[in-house]
Amino acid sequence: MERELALEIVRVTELAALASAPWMGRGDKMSADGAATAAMRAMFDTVSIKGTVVIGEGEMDEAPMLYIGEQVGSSQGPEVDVAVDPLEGTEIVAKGLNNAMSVIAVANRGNLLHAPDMYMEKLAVGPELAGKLSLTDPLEETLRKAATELRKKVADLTVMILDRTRHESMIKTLRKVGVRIKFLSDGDVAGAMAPAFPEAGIDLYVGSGGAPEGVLAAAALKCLGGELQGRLMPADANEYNRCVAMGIEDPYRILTMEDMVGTDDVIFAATGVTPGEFLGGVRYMAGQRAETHSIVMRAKTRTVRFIRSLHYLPNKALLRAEA
Ligand SMILES: O=P(O)(O)OC[C@H]1O[C@](O)(COP(=O)(O)O)[C@@H](O)[C@@H]1O
Repeated sequence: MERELALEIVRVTELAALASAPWMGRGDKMSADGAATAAMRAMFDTVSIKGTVVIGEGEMDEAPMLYIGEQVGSSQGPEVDVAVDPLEGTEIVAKGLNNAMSVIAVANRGNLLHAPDMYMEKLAVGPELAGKLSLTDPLEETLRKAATELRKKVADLTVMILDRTRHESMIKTLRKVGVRIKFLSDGDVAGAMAPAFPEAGIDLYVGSGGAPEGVLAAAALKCLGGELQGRLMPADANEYNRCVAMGIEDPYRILTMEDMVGTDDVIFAATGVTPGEFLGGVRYMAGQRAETHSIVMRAKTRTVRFIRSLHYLPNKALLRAEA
């Protein structure tokens, strides 16, 4: 993929973030998501790719736009897999909380795992711990190893986890071992990426979240030199068979970075909708301007760009795309 594509992709996440931001705190996650999806879909038409959505808003019969298998892009340019989450953290926006983003990963065709819509157990770390830990180890041991590698006391580790009742036993363990815990209300793409940003002050991300979000976070961590290990959690025989039908022969095996993102030719872009661990949210300024904060990066070069943009809203015709 040409490197210029990275800037085209960040335009798409910017527009989706701008479209969903007006819904902050209005208690309507469907409208926030619909606005982001319509804007993202419209903007994709201007991007020079022959894209196939492999992670999207759902199956063809459930989602009118950005469904799995949908073709996106101007039909000129490289054949690529596209993973999207137009609004990662719908509930966050509805409640006006932190860490909602608009997210896209693009890789050469056939290189992104087609993750089924189910939970995935995750262990995500930044560059210092990449290759040093294993999801197969008991959590206590993982924490001890992490502390040793980081030359910290266990009590000085900060671990991020989604605040969910299904994590009760993990939270008990974290408290028993004595680490600091930062709870996420939602938005575990940002959560899993956080350990790769020293300013976020997070050493590890643990716990289960969506499998599609796991692949998006793996794409980001590939660009950041971090690591995510995942294990699908099929809830019943149907979900198990679904994994197999999607080409994952042993649904319980550990998924490595390579399994989820099989190439260095991957671009990741995200724009903050509400403020988060490493990105600011959309801010409205005087003079009908809005400010966005984005990150865009390529695994090939591992260049990480933070882009602050000032948009003049009356000129954003695609913002008014129909949901
Ligand atoms: O809310 P659950 O069922 O624990 O699911 C966790 C998943 O939901 C999210 O918090 C938010 O997902 P949505 O944007 O689809 O609402 C994800 O980041 C996370 O992977």
